[in-house]
Amino acid sequence: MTRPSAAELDPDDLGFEHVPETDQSFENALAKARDGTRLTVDDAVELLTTGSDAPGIDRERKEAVLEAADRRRAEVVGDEVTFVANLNNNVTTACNTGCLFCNFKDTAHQFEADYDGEHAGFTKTPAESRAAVREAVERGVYEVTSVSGLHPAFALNEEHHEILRGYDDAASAVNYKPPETYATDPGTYVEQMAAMSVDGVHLHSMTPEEAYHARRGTDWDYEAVYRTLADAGLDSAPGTAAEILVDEVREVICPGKIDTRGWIDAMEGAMAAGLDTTATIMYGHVDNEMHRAMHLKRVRDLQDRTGGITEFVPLSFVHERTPLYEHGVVSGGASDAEDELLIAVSRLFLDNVENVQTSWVKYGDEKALKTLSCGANDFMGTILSEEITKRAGGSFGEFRSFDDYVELVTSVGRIPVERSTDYRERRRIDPDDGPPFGPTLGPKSDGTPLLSERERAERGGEAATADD
Ligand SMILES: C[S@@+](CC[C@H](N)C(=O)[O-])C[C@H]1O[C@@H](n2cnc3c(N)ncnc32)[C@H](O)[C@@H]1O
Ligand SMILES: Nc1c(NC[C@H](O)[C@H](O)[C@H](O)CO)[nH]c(=O)[nH]c1=O
Ligand SMILES: N[C@@H](Cc1ccc(O)cc1)C(=O)O
Ligand code: SF4
Repeated sequence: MTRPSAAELDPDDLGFEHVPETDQSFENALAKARDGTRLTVDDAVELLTTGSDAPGIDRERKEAVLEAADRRRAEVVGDEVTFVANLNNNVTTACNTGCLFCNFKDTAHQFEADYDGEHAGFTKTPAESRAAVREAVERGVYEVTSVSGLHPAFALNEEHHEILRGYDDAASAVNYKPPETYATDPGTYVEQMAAMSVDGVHLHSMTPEEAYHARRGTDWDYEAVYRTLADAGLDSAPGTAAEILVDEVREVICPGKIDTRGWIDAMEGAMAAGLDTTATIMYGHVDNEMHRAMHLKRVRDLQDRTGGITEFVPLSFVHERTPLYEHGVVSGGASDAEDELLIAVSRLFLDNVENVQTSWVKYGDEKALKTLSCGANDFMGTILSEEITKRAGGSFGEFRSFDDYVELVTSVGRIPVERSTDYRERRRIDPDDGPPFGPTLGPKSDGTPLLSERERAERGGEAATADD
């Protein structure tokens, strides 16, 4: 397959078949949204565009959509705003998949033992992962989220290594090079899962794309792969790598990734193996409102079949340091109005997914708070470490403390609630009871000391500048 590079794409003619045109009227779609009738793709397009053909959003119509979504949120989940005490522990940035929206990755040849240049990427051994997780668990973290580059030396287990080693020209045939090629061996996926399973912490890991990597070159099905991972300690899977679930968009922004069918198969496999999942959309690049609406339909259909999606997470494209932006394929990300409408229409369209998450990492606190009155009810997690958005040029930080959460959530008149990953366990926080309101967590847990704000102040702040 020849993949177009960002430099070869013509931003004015991406040749999309799917465009935001409908036979529906905005008023009709809004009426259905208000009375709770299941929305069609065309309805969603009307709501996302506010019915206008020309680029630009009608302010009054937008407010009507946001209001309908806010009302629906109150009916479905009430006034609680949830968040989870979690740690992001990403294992490696080595990746040759080449997604044009991503600056998290570093091409894998730089990680080879005989490479003499410098690079800013990292690979953690299972022991290093375990140490980072242990430190966070000792502080009271409930969940570890781990998403990684598709390191060519990663295999599911030893049996998978044997199969991959058996290929002629394994590097190009199955994106595999043996661990001894690299300065640091990431171990197997099974070893990483086992290493991160410290004292019953909830392990949220293995996106559909990672699951594909964990079975490449074999005839194993996704369910079997996820069962093996679950036996090693995996508890739920993040539905990232969804990007936009329309192949004509994937061919432009992530031609090296699995296609829409592959993503859905992997998610079904995870759920068949008994795991909960989340689902995401990564929007605001070359996609249009028809693509966003089609994506929502595919997620809703998947949830109708499985029921295992605990939350929907809109991820607004962070453009600054990405190939798509640097090569002029896009001129920026989504506008504030688009962000608000995407959250609202997700709430209205996904009548079978209870929780809609807002990302303070992508939106910043101010906009994220606003989205809590446009349909969102979950405010993500403490994460303690962030590389994906930061490397793409985002600047909203990598940590929210319990104190921050309580202050932010109460400032908009809502109730802060610490949750488990599956939302079944909840702890309402009374602002009159603290501080402290929960575990005292602090950045960073990627090997450097994890300190609370208080401890950092006591140490004179010198640890606060430690960088990776
Ligand atoms: C960086 S990947 C890591 C896991 C794995 N390599 C994969 O692709 O599934 C996780 C997700 O981060 C999101 N992401 C990456 N770059 C982004 C950007 N510039 N803006 C917003 N989201 C981004 C994408 O949705 C992607 O699927
Ligand atoms: N939205 C972002 C997330 N969301 C994941 C949550 O933090 C949590 O793991 C999930 O809700 C399961 O409990 N994570 C990021 O790193 N960045 C985001 O923008
Ligand atoms: N890692 C993703 C966010 C994410 C992680 C896990 C999820 O379940 C959902 C979203 C990002 O920062 O872009
Ligand atoms: S999004 Fe994931 S698969 Fe794509 S380049 Fe980035 S790390 Fe690799």
